[in-house]
Amino acid sequence: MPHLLAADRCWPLHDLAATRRLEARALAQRPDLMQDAGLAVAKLALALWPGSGPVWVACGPGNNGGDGRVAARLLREHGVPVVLTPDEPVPAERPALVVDALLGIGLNRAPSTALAATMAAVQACGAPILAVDLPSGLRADTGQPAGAAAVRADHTLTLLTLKPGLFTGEGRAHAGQIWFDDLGVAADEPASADLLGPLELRERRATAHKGSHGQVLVVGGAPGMQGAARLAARAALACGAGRVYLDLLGAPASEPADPQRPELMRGRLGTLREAVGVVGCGAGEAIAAALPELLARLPRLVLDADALNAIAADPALQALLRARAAGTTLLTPHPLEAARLLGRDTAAVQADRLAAAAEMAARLACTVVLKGSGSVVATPGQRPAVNPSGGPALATAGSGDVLAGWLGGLWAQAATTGAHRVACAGVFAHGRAGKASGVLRAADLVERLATQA
Ligand SMILES: NC(=O)C1=CN([C@@H]2O[C@H](COP(=O)(O)OP(=O)(O)OC[C@H]3O[C@@H](n4cnc5c(N)ncnc54)[C@H](O)[C@@H]3O)[C@@H](O)[C@H]2O)[C@@H](O)CC1
Ligand SMILES: Nc1ncnc2c1ncn2[C@@H]1O[C@H](COP(=O)(O)OP(=O)(O)O)[C@@H](O)[C@H]1O
Repeated sequence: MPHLLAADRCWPLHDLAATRRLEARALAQRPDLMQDAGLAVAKLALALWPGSGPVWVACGPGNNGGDGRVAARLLREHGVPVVLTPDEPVPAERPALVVDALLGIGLNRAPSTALAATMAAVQACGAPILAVDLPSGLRADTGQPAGAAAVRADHTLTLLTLKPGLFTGEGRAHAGQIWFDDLGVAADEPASADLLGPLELRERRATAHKGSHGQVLVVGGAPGMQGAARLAARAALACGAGRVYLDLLGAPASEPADPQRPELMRGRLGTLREAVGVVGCGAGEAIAAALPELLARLPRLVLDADALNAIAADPALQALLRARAAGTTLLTPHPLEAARLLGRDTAAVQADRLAAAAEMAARLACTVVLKGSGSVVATPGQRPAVNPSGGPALATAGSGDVLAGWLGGLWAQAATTGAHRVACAGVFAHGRAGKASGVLRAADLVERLATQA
């Protein structure tokens, strides 16, 4: 039975190759699997149908179209008026609902002219769109359109497996609400990635004192950009770190860490050898000179923004990064910073976000959070993760600084936890707190994180 994907747990994601293996095994035992797929589509279409007006079922040449044909037959048997293309002409009037069954996981090139024209008609007809398995034209593994455009659906009913491309890149903007039906087939195939859910790493015992909750040292905030470092420090504090220190680059010692947050202290690496470093937020070029010592001395590091730019520009810093112990370094690049780290352009990073994150993680021997819609967490030797929480309210200056600080605060309290797990927990919580309509100012995001926690 189709169900709306619940956000309160993790889900396994299966890429195209894994889905094809699962499908082949399932088909060997249940040759009529398409009947069940079509039934699932018909049930959801019926639930979404407003009760009058025709349903346009737009079918393609393969099994995705086959699902559509089964659904069309079942809907008709239920008394729902159906227009089925390409057997019948495209409806002249606006339908009540469109079922997009043009292309699913069989997409292997840019849509042909004829299919692209039907996709455009589906998009333009003005009715709500229910996509079968995947919005037509979207690549299952990357969430990128294979051609000039992919269908932007209001609902997607994904069958058998959850595909990574529904959750990252352009996928979230194209899939709409995601429904899932495994068609009763056990997912006896290793997941290719995890879809993140809530994960709590903190514990406040009755006997807790500030010393039991670790220390964070935020290094950044060059003149004119101190807000970035302060946001990171506030986030670490909101997360519950026992003590949070700020090394404001170039600021006189008399300058308060944060006049609005008296809990924050000025501090420097010299005395804080056990702290989790959150390095780079608003740091400017000055961070390049400070990085060798920070990389050599701090046991756990979250590197963001200008620290990443400095590392991208300097092979010696890259070597220092690779020399750190496994599981102790976490990088949080947005796509442009990732492009600099990889020596390519942003479009190339976005074209396959899972692959780009994995490549950065492997090259630099770190955990990488590739930020953006559907942030990807990658670590050498571990299964990648994709984050479904968050949304465009986070697309505002400072929300990444808050993430870096939150990750540092979390890690300070989970000292024996590896970078990958910390990243998974922190990225999900950050996105969950950032779910809002409109824009969420970064300082308000910190407050939301504090109260949600
Ligand atoms: N794997 C699953 O989850 C299941 C598969 N089923 C359905 O079957 C679909 C996969 O079926 P298929 O492998 O037949 O794949 P599709 O139906 O997605 O597409 C394959 C067909 O489209 C053509 N094609 C591919 N790219 C094209 C392009 N860019 N322009 C024009 N034509 C193009 C191919 O030549 C082929 O004829 C799934 O997406 C799902 O809807 C269900 O029936 C059962 C479960
Ligand atoms: N459309 C979106 N959907 C989901 N998350 C988003 C979206 N836009 C931005 N974010 C998140 O907001 C944060 C922005 O970080 P970043 O680009 O580094 O901003 P800044 O450097 O200004 O703080 C990241 O965690 C990113 O994943």
